Amino acid sequence: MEDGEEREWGAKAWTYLSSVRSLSPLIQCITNFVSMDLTANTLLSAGASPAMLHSPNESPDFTPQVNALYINVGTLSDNWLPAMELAAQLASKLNKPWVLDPVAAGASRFRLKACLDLISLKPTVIRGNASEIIALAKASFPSTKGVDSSHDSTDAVEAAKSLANSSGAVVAVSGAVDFVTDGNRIVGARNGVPMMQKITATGCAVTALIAAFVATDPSHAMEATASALAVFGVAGELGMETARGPASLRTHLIDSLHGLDQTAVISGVKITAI
Ligand SMILES: Nc1ncnc2c1ncn2[C@@H]1O[C@H](COP(=O)(O)OP(=O)(O)O)[C@@H](O)[C@H]1O
Ligand SMILES: Cc1ncsc1CCOP(=O)(O)O
Ligand SMILES: [Mg+2]
Repeated sequence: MEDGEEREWGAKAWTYLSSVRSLSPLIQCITNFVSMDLTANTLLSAGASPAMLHSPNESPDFTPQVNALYINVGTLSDNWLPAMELAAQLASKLNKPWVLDPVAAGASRFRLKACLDLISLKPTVIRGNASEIIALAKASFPSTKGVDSSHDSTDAVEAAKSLANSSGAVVAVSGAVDFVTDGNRIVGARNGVPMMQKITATGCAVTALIAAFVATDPSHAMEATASALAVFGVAGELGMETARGPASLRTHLIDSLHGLDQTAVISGVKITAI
């Protein structure tokens, strides 16, 4: 049964990746300085079109043109927050999907409040590590070490469900198993390799990939989110076959994502209902 279910998800994930390649969705990324390069390269290697435009003077012209918006608070500062809020408001008003990465949500009061305020602007998807999702669900500070998780993803499943129910967003928790929930259903993706945690901004990059997948099918955000996480994980697994450490894995992961074929996706994706 599990094999059949995994293959069905594999076929779905392949359809999403193929759509990203053929439609090349334009993704506006308002993201942190650390992640900009890996995020743009991840989107390009998947077939999407990244644009790192964040000025509030540009969003009124630019956000209406994009297929999805990606907001990441990693290197948050006072003047970037209004730019994020404006773009999120525009996306919501225009019915465009937008995806939030709440980096280090529980590290400071400023950051926690910023994330909760952004969540009130109705993101389509929120993807964080376990500590971030727990911090948001409990609205508690201090609750994380920094940008890295001090919890396993399994510790955050109930928090993810609760956040999905309170926000209306699809919520994804990454880790050894990536969990995705709409508050009702839960699926788990068992792809990826532990070394992905040793490359900065892999979480940021996969959240951008989620935005690209969701852009191709906004009414099925949960399926698109699980597929993006699994496809990124499969690229990591293939990249690890020839990598010698985090630096070469970074390169090989991007190459693998670019080269993924139907067989690799259908046989590699390991998504099941929980
Ligand atoms: N132990 C692990 N095994 C396999 N893949 C992992 C593991 N930990 C994280 N990943 C993968 O690494 C990527 C980044 O996840 P994570 O490290 O949880 O996010 P963040 O960088 O935001 O803390 C995701 O694609 C996730 O699936
Ligand atoms: C190290 C760091 N500091 C602020 S943002 C950032 C990158 C975090 O990336 P990720 O959440 O994907 O590990
Ligand atoms: Mg992160």
